Amino acid sequence: MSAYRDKDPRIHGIKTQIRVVPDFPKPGIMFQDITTLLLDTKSFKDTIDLFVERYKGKNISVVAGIEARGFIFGPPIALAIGAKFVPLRKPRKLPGKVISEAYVLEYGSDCLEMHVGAVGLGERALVVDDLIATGGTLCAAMNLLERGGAEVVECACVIELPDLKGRERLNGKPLYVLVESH
Ligand SMILES: O=P(O)(O)OC[C@H]1O[C@H](OP(=O)(O)OP(=O)(O)O)[C@H](O)[C@@H]1O
Ligand SMILES: Nc1ncnc2[nH]cnc12
Repeated sequence: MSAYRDKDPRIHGIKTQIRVVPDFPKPGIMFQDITTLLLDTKSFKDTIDLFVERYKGKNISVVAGIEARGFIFGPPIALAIGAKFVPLRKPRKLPGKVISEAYVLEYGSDCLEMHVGAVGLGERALVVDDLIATGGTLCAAMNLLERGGAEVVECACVIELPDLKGRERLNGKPLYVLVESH
């Protein structure tokens, strides 16, 4: 485990507030439920603060949040670092012209869409979600941003399931996570 997770006392508190629900939504899945983290004001604030401390002053102009749970963590980070927020949505939710990327999940398959024109050439982007499992969702998100002309600086998640080796699907792009769950 890396140094920042060993040293920062806030990380332990965050981990204890994430509820693990066995066999949801399917048998065999250990579901990492962040709704319990959101109920604890200190842990929720600590989560946002840790990301803001990492990304403030890094010249990031866009935070892209992945539907649905990336919409909880992305906007407060965007506001605090002075970046715009771009929602990456599930199919047929965005009203304007979109670009799409299909991907495979731990328990199914899906597609992400982004409005054409939401990001511009050369923008520096941070991708935010609650969790990385197989990495398919983050990979699709990065593809959308890069197709839009942005440079993805890093991906940030609250939780990583390292056993599913999602990092290996990110083509070497850095991933910052607060807690691991095995
Ligand atoms: O690394 P991966 O294997 O791609 O999985 C990670 C994704 O799975 C979950 O979302 P989900 O697709 O369940 O959608 P939801 O947030 O709308 O419930 C989670 O919030 C991530 O977005
Ligand atoms: N185990 C898990 N818990 C919560 N969200 C997930 N998305 C993919 N796998 C998940």
